[in-house]
This record gives sequence, structure tokens and C-alpha cells, in this order.
Amino acid sequence: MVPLTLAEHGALAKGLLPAAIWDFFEGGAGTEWTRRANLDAWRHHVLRPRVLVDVSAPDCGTELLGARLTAPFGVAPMAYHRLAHPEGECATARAASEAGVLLIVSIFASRTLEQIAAAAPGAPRWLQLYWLRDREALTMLARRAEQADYRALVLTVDAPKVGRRLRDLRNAFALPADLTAANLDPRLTSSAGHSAAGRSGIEEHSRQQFDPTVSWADLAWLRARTRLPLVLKGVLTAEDARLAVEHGVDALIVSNHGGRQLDGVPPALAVLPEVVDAVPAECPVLVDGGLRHGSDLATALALGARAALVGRPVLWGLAHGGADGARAVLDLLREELLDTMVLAGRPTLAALDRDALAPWPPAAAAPL
Ligand SMILES: Cc1cc2nc3c(=O)[nH]c(=O)nc-3n(C[C@H](O)[C@H](O)[C@H](O)COP(=O)(O)O)c2cc1C
Ligand SMILES: CC(C)CC(=O)C(=O)O
Repeated sequence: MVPLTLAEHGALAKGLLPAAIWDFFEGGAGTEWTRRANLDAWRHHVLRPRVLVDVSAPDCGTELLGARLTAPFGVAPMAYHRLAHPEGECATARAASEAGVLLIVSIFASRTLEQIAAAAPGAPRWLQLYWLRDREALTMLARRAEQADYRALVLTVDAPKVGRRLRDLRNAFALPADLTAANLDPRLTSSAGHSAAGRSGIEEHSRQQFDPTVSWADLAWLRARTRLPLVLKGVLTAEDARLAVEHGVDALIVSNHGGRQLDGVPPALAVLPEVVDAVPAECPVLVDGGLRHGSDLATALALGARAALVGRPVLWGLAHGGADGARAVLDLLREELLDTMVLAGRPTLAALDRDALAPWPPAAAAPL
């Protein structure tokens, strides 16, 4: 079966992956209300199509922090791609490069930063960091990222600890013995291979390594150690967006971590407009969580996102088809976006503005 939707890519992957790995990829925190809300959020908007517009040459190409992209999206940072495919992040990097979209590599990548860069020379990629207790390790990662031509550092700020993921607890999820965080000292993450009482292996090693004391004042420390732009991932309020700009952050990713951290927070899409309105136009705002169709991407752009990120569907493609599978997912999203732009009579990204959307269901008319 050639998958015609991202959901069909998911079905293929689910049929192939061990259940505990599928659950690690798919699961959220707590009741998974936020994970489900991410998927539903798109349905609270409908497109307002315009007609009799020349749509013969739709164009969704864009530029993001100086990088040219064929479409305004990228691959969200996700740990351990080798759980999906033996080539891991090297395959994902080839897929993103061939599709012409951004790749954000996780600090918990299962291939080295240098291997990933060599798999797709010249392609736009950023490195995501968690704030580790070991600042020397952070400094080294920032340096290696610069040397291997990563174009920005993304600091994920929604994870002072890992959320309580019940699927992983029930499965006593731990990494296979041959799989490690390839860019960190193996002693830092060795506990990911064991689940401890009441904690998954992932929760165990992050509990030991994440620094929960970090605060706004610490950003200056990181800035002083890199010339790369700094992006914050995991901002969900206008207050924090304003603080980020005051602290010199170059871009924001509105995200609830795919519903994997604090269960009960709103879908990122719902708070995107308040964040966009809180920051100057020069500060690009990205969004992720639950994006499963090119028309979702159109909705995110119309609400003011400069680009969006897609997470789990890329792992689905990777799991069933390696680099080709991941590429098929990314190409499908771009084709669906272009289709949406043509059929909505909005063939440029500029035409995908707030006017392109209406709330759904429509607000009830006021009684006379
Ligand atoms: C398996 C998996 C691993 C993830 N690992 C990371 C990570 O290492 N760093 C991070 O900032 N976010 C991580 N995320 C969150 C994603 O970057 C992203 O916010 C989320 O997956 C987007 O939602 P979507 O999967 O519904 O598209 C992970 C998500 C998944 C599914
Ligand atoms: C190793 C984990 C902490 C990676 C992550 O952020 C996630 O699984 O959501």
C-alpha cells in the first residue's frame, strides 16, 4: 500500500514497531488530554477560500533565520531515531535535505552531530539542547554544533523534568543495550537502559541530568558561549514570549512537547496568536503539535506562525521506509500545503493571513 495520508504512514509503522517503542513515540503525559487536544485543535478553524485568483504558480518557499526552505516547516527535535530505523538521524537528515526543509536534531540523537551533518552537507539544521547540570557538556555541544555547520541552538524550556508518561511506566520502557545518546558521555545516559522503580529509563536519566534550577538569567551564560542564534522551544504564554525577547532570544517555538510534558496545557495552536501578538515581527514564531495535514500547516501560518514543525509522522515514515519513508512524509505535507493554497485561492504565503480563517463552529448570532 502506498500511503496517501500521514495517518496511513502511521498505520504502516505501528504494524512494524515493537509495541513499547510505538508507545514511547506516540504517548503523552498523564491522561494524554493535551496530546489529543493537539490533534483536535485544527478543527476549530476553517479556511475562507477566495475564487477567481490566478493560482497557476503557487509558492510556499520561505527563509528562516537565513536558511532557504522549499516549504515553511521542519522536523521537530526527537530523541533516538535509531529506535525507528538503524540509520537513525542520518536517514532523517537525508530526507529533510532532499525535501528542502529544516531539521532540528535532538541532544538525545542516536547518531553524532558530525555523522548527521555529513549525511546532508549544506542542509539547514539546528541543534536542540536541554539544560544539563554538566555545563561543560553544554559548552562542548555548542562548539561542535558550530563546527559542524548547525545554524541555531534550540533550548527546550518545558522540561525541568520529563513528564509522567504512563505508557512508558507500564511498559517499563528502557533503551535497547546497543542504543545510546551518541553526543553525550555514555556515563551521562547509561541509566536510560534501565527502568527503575516507578520510573522509565528515559525518566531516570533525565532526572539525573536535567538542571531544574535554570532560569532566565542563565540564558546570558549560553549566549556568551556561542555565536549561533538562540531559539526557545516550549513557550506557551505571552508573558514568557515577552521575557524571551527581552533576553535577546532570536526565535520562539510555541509547543507543548506533543503533549508529553504538562498534561492539561492548551494545544499550541490555541495560544499561537497571543504569542505572535506579544513579540516584534522580526522574531519568528514557530509552532508544533498534532500537525497531520498540509491544511493544518496552512492554518498555523494563517494564525501567524512563520513555520511549523512535524514530529511523530517523520518517525512513522522512518520506521517503515528509512530515509525514503521520511522523505515521503515530508513531500506529502508540502504537496498538501500547495494543494490547499491553490484550492483556497491563496497561492502565496502572504495571502495566508488571519483573513484566511474563520472560527468553527461560527460564533452564535446574538439574540435580537
Ligand atoms: C519520540 C519523541 C521524542 C521527542 N524528543 C524530544 C527531544 O529530544 N527534545 C525536544 O525538545 N522535544 C522532543 N520531542 C517533542 C517534539 O519536538 C515536538 O514538540 C512534538 O513531537 C510535536 O508534536 P507531534 O509529534 O504531534 O508533531 C519528542 C517527541 C517525540 C514524539
Ligand atoms: C529523552 C527524552 C527526554 C526526549 C524527549 O524530550 C521526549 O521523549 O519527549
